[in-house]
Amino acid sequence: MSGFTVSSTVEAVAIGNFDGMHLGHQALFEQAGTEGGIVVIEHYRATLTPHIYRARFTDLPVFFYDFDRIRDMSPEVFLEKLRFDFPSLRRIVVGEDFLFGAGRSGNVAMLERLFDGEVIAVPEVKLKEAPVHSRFIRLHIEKGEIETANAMLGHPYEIWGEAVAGQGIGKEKLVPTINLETSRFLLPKAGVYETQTCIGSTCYPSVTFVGHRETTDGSFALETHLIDHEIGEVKEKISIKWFHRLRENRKFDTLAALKRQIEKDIEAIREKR
Ligand SMILES: Cc1cc2nc3c(=O)[nH]c(=O)nc-3n(C[C@H](O)[C@H](O)[C@H](O)COP(=O)(O)O)c2cc1C
Ligand SMILES: Nc1ncnc2c1ncn2[C@@H]1O[C@H](COP(=O)(O)OP(=O)(O)O)[C@@H](O)[C@H]1O
Repeated sequence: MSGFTVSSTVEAVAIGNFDGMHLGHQALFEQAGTEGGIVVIEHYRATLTPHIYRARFTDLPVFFYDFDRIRDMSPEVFLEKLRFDFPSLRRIVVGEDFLFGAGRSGNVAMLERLFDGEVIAVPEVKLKEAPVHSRFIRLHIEKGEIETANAMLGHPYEIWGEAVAGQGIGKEKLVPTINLETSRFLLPKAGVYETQTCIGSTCYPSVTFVGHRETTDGSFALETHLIDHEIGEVKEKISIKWFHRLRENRKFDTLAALKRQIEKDIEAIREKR
């Protein structure tokens, strides 16, 4: 993004890494308004909403600044870049703790000094007493605490992946599953979860297993079974929305015992509907 105006119409930008597009981030987007845009400082380390997946959680246009290209800019030079990229810019929205420029040398006070438009510094958004930040949401997901993660996100945690071939045991001896391959998305703690699986624009209730298949080949798998719904081979990208951790991953003595447990997992989800 250099040499050309990025957007001549955007009047306000919210700036940050925005992994998760959580409640705190949404508070900034609201202040950016309908003529606003989102400037993502892209480190390529986001695992909740990697790269373009951020765009799924906002109606505002999302622009990317590659962190490596801006990391050495002083606060003054960074402001010049914003001015150049967004010539109609009148408002900048950040969180109170926002730091920017080489060595994180700029803060909100400096931003207010350097920018001739309006600066909105949004106070830290909390959920009850807990500050909402990407790193805390990641920790909840890693612990399987999906309800808390979802409450902080303001939407269900969702990952995208490609359907791949499984061992072929599921359909014969257990229940049919779609095996998923994902990269870059953080996976919840191993176990069995109440989920929704979205194929195209339709979402189905589902039960999802993530972890090592201790009972069969021991290999790592992410597989989902659509509840009360039959589907042929899936070729497109699919997504999984996570809601609740039902139980631990376990090693069963027989496939029949695993099947009985999977039927109980499914029943537990059906009862909630
Ligand atoms: C709802 C559900 C729960 C599962 N729970 C376990 C489990 O606790 N332990 C385990 O070893 N495998 C578990 N699995 C994975 C099965 O071992 C796996 O579906 C089976 O190996 C078939 O794999 P395939 O689809 O690649 O053929 C579960 C699968 C599903 C769909
Ligand atoms: N809970 C929050 N409340 C208000 N602003 C926030 C909150 N979390 C992040 N921000 C702001 O959103 C922008 C993006 O922050 P970022 O560092 O990507 O989020 P996080 O702190 O969750 O990792 C920054 O301007 C930051 O100050």
